[in-house]
Amino acid sequence: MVAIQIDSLTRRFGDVTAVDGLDLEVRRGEVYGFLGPNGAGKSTTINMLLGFTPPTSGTATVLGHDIVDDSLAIRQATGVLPEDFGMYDRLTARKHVQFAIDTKGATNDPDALLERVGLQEAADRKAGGFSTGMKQRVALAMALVGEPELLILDEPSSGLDPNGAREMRQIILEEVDRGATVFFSSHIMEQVEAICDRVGIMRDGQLVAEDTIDSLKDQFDAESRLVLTVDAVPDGTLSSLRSMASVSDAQVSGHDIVVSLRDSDQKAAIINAVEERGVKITDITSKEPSLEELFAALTTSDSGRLENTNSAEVNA
Ligand SMILES: Nc1ncnc2c1ncn2[C@@H]1O[C@H](COP(=O)(O)OP(=O)(O)OP(=O)(O)O)[C@@H](O)[C@H]1O
Repeated sequence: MVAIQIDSLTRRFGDVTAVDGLDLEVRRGEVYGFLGPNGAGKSTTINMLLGFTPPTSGTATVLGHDIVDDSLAIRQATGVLPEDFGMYDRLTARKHVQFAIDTKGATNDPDALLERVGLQEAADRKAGGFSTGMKQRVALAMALVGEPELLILDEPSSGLDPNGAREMRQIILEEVDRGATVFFSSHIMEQVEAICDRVGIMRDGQLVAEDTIDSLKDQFDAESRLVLTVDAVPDGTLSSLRSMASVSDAQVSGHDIVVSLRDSDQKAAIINAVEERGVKITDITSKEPSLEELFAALTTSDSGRLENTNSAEVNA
């Protein structure tokens, strides 16, 4: 069952190709994280899906509706949190939500929705005085109206404080539990890692990677790291580690030897090799690469492989 089906979708703005022959499929019931650096084409894609921006070529359907011929039906069936959400300064938070309820012909209680997004106290205040995060919460309450089958959220956590971001995550998971599909763009990798079933990574209008986070890490030879805290590092230790086939790099950082592994099953052999040099190991930790590193590798390097270990981060 498919919630979003995108085929060869392209959008040009003059000389700029914002979205370039995109093929993508979002299954019903999944949380799909749509990632990419600034200008990669995420918002343009979302705007095309919602009928706000017509495609230059290609096709797409959302919940079975064509994005060009049937965009009204898409917006009716979808909960949308757009990137630039314009609010009416003189209307209260409750009036905004009531407006969304009336537009959709839904029967939600606006106060219950405002309570869900943590804005019950501000229900009667005019939106003109709201902070960015408060506006974002109103927009989310509006997106939740009518228990939509699909939520399309463009940067849902932008402007939210850490508590707000956690609450947003919680709400997304609750929505998925009731059967909704969630398609959202984000720059916050922790958030993505915590809730996404699959991610798609955009770069220059094209999808450069798509899979579960675990599979992406495997596919791109993501290295895991072994951190050995030691009493001292005798001469030659690093070069002997670097000569091992399973090791791609070894560095010293303070009292740590940080070993990047090509083969994460070889940790014991590395520990033995260090101990054989008479080194006393006082602590051992291992660290899998983060989505953040994977993202950086896919969107900044030419090779699409992970770059060197960041020893400062290992020590943190
Ligand atoms: N209305 C427009 N007119 C001209 N160029 C545009 C327009 N909208 C987007 N672009 C260009 O298309 C490219 C993709 O922009 P888009 O906003 O889709 O990226 P994004 O991935 O959403 O970025 P961000 O993470 O910064 O929101 C950029 O080069 C942008 O300047």
